[in-house]
Amino acid sequence: MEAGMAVKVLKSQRVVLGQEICSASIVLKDGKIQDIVKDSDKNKLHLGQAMDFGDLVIMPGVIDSHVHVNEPGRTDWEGYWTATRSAAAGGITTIVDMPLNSIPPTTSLRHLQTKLQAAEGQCFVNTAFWGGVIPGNEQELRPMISAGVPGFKCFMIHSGVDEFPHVTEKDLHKAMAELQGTGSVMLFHAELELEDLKQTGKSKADPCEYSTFLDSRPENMEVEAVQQVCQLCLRYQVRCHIVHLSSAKALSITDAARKAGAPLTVETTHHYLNLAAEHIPRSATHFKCCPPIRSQVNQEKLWHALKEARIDMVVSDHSPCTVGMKKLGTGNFLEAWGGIASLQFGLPLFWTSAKKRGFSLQDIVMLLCQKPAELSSLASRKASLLPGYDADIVIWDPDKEYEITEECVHHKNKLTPYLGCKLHGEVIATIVAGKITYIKGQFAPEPPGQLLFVK
Ligand SMILES: NC(=O)N[C@H]1NC(=O)NC1=O
Repeated sequence: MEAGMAVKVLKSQRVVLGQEICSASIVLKDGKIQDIVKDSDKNKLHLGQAMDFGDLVIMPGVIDSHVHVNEPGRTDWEGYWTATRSAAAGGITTIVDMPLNSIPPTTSLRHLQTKLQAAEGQCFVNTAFWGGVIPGNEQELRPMISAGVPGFKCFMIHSGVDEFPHVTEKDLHKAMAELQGTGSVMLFHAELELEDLKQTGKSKADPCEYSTFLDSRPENMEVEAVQQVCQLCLRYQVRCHIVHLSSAKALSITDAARKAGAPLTVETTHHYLNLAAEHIPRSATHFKCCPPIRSQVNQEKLWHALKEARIDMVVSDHSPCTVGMKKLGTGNFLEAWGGIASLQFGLPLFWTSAKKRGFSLQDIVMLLCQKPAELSSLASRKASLLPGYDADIVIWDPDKEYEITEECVHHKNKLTPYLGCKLHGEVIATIVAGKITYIKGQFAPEPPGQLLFVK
């Protein structure tokens, strides 16, 4: 079993097949799943030599639909080579790259082509690309859809980078009208600047305390933005998606909109489910992200909402930067880059916390694979172990405990709030398009990931 090898038959006693977990063999051919043969199948074919993984879990590879790769232009923050290696080491078989933080941002067909050139030949996992909506680029949206982007992200507040300006409600009306009837989806960074906060001006509170940053981005910023998104979604009947929901308070609004017929989905991230404001040390700016990590009480509400399917999926929002930009020297939360690096650790982070709350392996497949695949219009070929589907598979040990150390991090910049954490769930091997892209610390000599375009 070597990295780079094409796999013919895989077997284990714990294969996640829909709602069932059973002993089965998976036959792969030409990058696809050709057949699934359960051990209970009396008419078992002769399968030849299988790679036998004993009782390790075999399931569809994780799909992380919220990843900032930053190449070209800010490749020192993160690039395709390093991002997709860390994804492969984390059991992810497809990422969907966000349209901002790279220069250029993916806001036109020409810029998309630049991104594709940058990614070509560098991806250890499959990579699809979100487009971006910025003021005045409505005419670029349909050409980008024709080129295969699954949808578009916009910011309702400053994005953190000047070349990706945020939109106003007026811009959104134009973009939504353009997307009507296309089947495309609009992704919203849902925070709005509040008038009363603007008037209060700069706080005199200590910028090295996490609470100072948290107070600068209260829950109502999310609540008001989500309200606006829901109204647009209901009016235009264009698929809308709230990225990285942090405030559980906004869920009553999304619930009501969905009930009223809005084609709306909601994601949250591993950091909102695993980190809590009360435990963020003074000056620990590597915990800064937007919207902010909130209280423990809020976190439990997010877990409940996930259980009740009021939140549809969990993703990383991997948004790394150089170590210097995190301003660890001064520890000033207000000046540090907002964004958390965690791409590699989504699966074990989620499992470690989710299993304590009664989630199952089948729930993982739903929340980390199938729902993000649906969002990205990839579900007809990915995220299920079914004949005809792409052979994108993870083999992992949910019981193995290990500690995150700098040596095991494959992100370009190793700073992550999870250093030193003990997690359950070790990825043993990741298969992309039928080839082993990662196995036990080794990567394929040639990156097997494909650039993905949706029809
Ligand atoms: N520009 C950028 O990556 N922003 C991301 N960072 C973060 O913390 N939230 C985001 O949306």
